[in-house]
Amino acid sequence: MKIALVGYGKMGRIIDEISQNRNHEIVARLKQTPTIESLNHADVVIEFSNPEAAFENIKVCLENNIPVICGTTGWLDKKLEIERIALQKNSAFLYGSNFSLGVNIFFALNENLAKLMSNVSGYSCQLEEIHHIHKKDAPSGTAISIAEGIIENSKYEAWKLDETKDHELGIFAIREDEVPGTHSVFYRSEVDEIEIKHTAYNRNGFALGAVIAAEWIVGKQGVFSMKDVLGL
Ligand SMILES: NC(=O)C1=CN([C@@H]2O[C@H](COP(=O)(O)OP(=O)(O)OC[C@H]3O[C@@H](n4cnc5c(N)ncnc54)[C@H](OP(=O)(O)O)[C@@H]3O)[C@@H](O)[C@H]2O)C=CC1
Ligand SMILES: O=C(O)C1=N[C@H](C(=O)O)C[C@H](O)C1
Repeated sequence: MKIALVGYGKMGRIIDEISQNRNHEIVARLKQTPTIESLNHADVVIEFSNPEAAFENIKVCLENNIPVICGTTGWLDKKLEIERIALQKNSAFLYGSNFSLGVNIFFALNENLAKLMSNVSGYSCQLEEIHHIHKKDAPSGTAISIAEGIIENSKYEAWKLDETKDHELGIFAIREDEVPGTHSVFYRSEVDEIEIKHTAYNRNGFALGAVIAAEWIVGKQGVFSMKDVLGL
């Protein structure tokens, strides 16, 4: 498969190595918005850039009918517009706030726990995410996905950074050293606490998941998520 990497930083470099180990050809390594020429006949684009660049990058690829796997976080206000373009152009788009297989299992676990906890009184929920000091967005895309999973399955109506009022789910975002990504969900009562936690030891799991998603999406049309790829 011919893969174009749009965004070639910490993630792009690891995806490059994993893709080659899986016998794919990297036909472009870009640090700016692509043109059809610079995409060099790619079968699929893997996009890990930054919140300001993602929308335009994805739009160019979809308009040229190249499927896109996007891992960039912090641009979700424009996601509906991208999904509309993907459908209109009969192209394919998949966004994942976190491509690690473990986190996608964690998402399902979190939704089930939220359902269970909504049947008992006396517990309140909070999220915490810890990332490296270079991260541009807060809260993390993963924390937003976790919060959405809780909101769909509980009394919480919205999420908010830091301190909250009733029916708001608090997310605490901590920036520390070179932490690759740690996410915890706490349910606390007067007498005890339940915690579920995912800790990424490095970025390899994110990168592998993105390559698996790219292998899966080629030849498909529509808007997808990692749930489709993993059959969850
Ligand atoms: N979904 C997931 O599983 C994961 C998502 N992420 C997300 O992925 C994104 C990238 O993370 P990471 O690789 O760590 O970040 P980096 O900052 O290391 O890399 C970003 C890259 O994008 C390049 N870039 C800048 N402007 C553009 C542009 N207009 N078009 C294309 N590329 C551009 C940068 O180039 P230059 O250096 O020249 O500025 C750099 O090479 C972030 O949003 C992060 O939150 C990260 C890990 C996992
Ligand atoms: O910026 C990062 O590094 C990460 N970003 C993603 C997010 O915002 O959730 C995924 C992962 O946690 C690493």
